[in-house]
Amino acid sequence: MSFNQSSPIIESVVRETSTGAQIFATKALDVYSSLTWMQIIVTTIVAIFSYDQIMYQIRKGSIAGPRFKIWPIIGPFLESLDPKFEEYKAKWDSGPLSCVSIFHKFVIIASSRELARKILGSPKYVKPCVVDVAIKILRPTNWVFLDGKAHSDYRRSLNGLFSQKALEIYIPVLEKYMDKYLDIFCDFDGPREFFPEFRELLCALSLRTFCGDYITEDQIKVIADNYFRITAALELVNFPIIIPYTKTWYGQRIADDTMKIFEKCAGMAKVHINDEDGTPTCVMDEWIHLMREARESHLEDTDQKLLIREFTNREISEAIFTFLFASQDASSSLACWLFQIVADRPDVVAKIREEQMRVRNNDPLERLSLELINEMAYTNSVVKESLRYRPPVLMVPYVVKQPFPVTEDYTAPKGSMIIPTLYPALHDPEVYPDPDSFIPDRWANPTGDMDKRSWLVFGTGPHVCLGKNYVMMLFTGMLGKFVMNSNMTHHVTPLSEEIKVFATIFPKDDLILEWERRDPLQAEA
Ligand code: HEM
Repeated sequence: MSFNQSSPIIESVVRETSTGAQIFATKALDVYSSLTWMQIIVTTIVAIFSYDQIMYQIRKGSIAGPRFKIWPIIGPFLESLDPKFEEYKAKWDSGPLSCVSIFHKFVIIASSRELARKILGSPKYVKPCVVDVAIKILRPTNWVFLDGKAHSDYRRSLNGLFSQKALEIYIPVLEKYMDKYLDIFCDFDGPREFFPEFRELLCALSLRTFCGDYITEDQIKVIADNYFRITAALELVNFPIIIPYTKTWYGQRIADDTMKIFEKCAGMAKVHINDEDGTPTCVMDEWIHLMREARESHLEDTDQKLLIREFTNREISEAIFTFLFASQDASSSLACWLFQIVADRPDVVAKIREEQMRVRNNDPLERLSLELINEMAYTNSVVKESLRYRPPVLMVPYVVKQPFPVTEDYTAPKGSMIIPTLYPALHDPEVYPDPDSFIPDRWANPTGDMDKRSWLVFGTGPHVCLGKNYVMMLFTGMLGKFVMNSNMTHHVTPLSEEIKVFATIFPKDDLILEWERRDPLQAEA
C-alpha cells in the first residue's frame, strides 16, 4: 500500500475527526456569537498577554532575568531608549547568561569571557545582528549584510586595505591632519568640551585616510557635523519604518549624501591609479591599486583573481561608508577616554615624553613612520590599557540562526538576539588583576592569554574588527605626538569618571580640556 492510498480504518478516523471538528467549530461559533465586542477585545488582549508571558518563560529557561515580563509586550523598551551604563552593569552582574524581552525580540546577554568568545567564534549558529532600518540606510547591496562564505570571501578582498604595507601609505596624510588639529586645539581660548572636537578630529582623520585629497574640507565639515544623525538612526532600538522628519529619515538622507560623495571620490581615485599611473596615498587608491595588480597578474596567479575582483564606484562607496560607520563612534570614544586618562596622570605623561624623545633620537620633528611607531612600546601600552579599561564597544549584538547550545543547560532559540559583552571580559580579574585600575605597565610583559584570546576589544572570529591594526597605529602615533608637543589640562568634574552610553561610551561631562603648545626641546616647565 502506498502512502497516498487510504484504508477503511483511516477513512473512519477521518470521518470521526471531521465530525468532532465540526462539533467544536459549531460550539466555538455559538460562544463567539454570544460574546459582546468588549468581551472579545478583553479575551484577545488576555490571550496575547498570556502568549507573550508563556513564550518569555519558555525562552528564558534557567537563565537570569526578570521572573515575568513586568511591562507586557513592550518589556523594558522605554529604558532601552535611554541606556544607562549602571543598568547594563547590573545586568551583566546578574549571571553569565541573562535575558530581557522587548516586544517580540528575545534578547540573551552573555557576560562571561568564555561565553563572549564562544559566541563570536560560532558563525555556524550566529551572525551579526543589524537593526531593521540598517538595510535601508546602508542599502541592501552592502557587504556588511553578507554571511558565511560570501562574507569571508569579501573580507579577504578588504584585508589588504589594512595590511602593514597599506598602513605605511596612510601615515603621511594622517600626520598632516594631526598637526593641523593640534594647532587648532592649542589656539582655542581656554577650556572647552572635547567630545565634539574629538568627533570632528576623528571624522577628518578617517575621511582623509579613506578618501585622501579627493574629499574637500567642506565635504568633511558637512559629514562631521551631521554624522551623529547616522549614529542615532542606527541605534539598536529604533522604529523600523522610516517616517519623514524622524531620526531614521534624517539618518538615511545623510547616509545617501555621504555615499554619493564617496562614489565621486572613488571615480577620481580610479583616474589617478589607472589612467595617471599614480601612487596610492589613501584607502581608495590602495583598493584600486590592488584591483589593478590582480588584473595584471591574474593570468599567472588565478588565486589573485579570486581575491580581488573589479569593484564598482558604488560598491566602494558603500564599503567605505561602513568603515566610517564602524570607526567613527568607537574611535571618538577611545580619543575621549585616552586623553582624559593621560591628562589626569602626570607620571604617564612623563613616561610617554621620555619615550618619544628616545625613539626619535631627540629630534621631535622626525616624521612618523610605521617603524617609528612600532618602537613606541610604552605609548602603545597606554593606548592598549585605555582600550581595556574603557572599551568603546561594550556589546556586539548577534542573531541566532539555528538553536544554539550556548552552555550544557541552555540552548538559545532560533531568531533570538544574543549579545556577547566585551566590558566584563576585559575587566575579568583572572586575566587582568586589579581590573578597575589603569595600569599600562601590565602590557610590558603580557601573561597568559591577556593579549590574545582574552583581548576582545575588537571582537574575535570571522567578523573581528577590520581596522584594529590601523587603530593601534593611529592612536599610538597621535598620542605620542600630542603629548610631546602640548600640555593638556583636564578640568575634572564630578561626572568625569561617569560613563555615558551613546552607541559607544564617553565621559558624562563631555570631557573638558585645555591645551597649550609645548616645546619638547625645552626643559620641563
Ligand atoms: C577604537 C576603535 C574601534 C573599536 C574598539 C572597534 C571594535 C570593533 C568590534 C568590537 C567589532 C565587532 C567584531 C566582532 O563582531 O567580532 C568591529 C567590527 C568592525 N570594525 Fe571596528 N572598531 C574600531 C575601529 C574601526 C575602524 C577605524 C575601522 C575601519 C577602518 C573599523 C572597521 C570595522 C569593520 C568593517 C567591522 C565589521 C567586520 C566584519 O563584519 O567583517 N573599526 N569593530
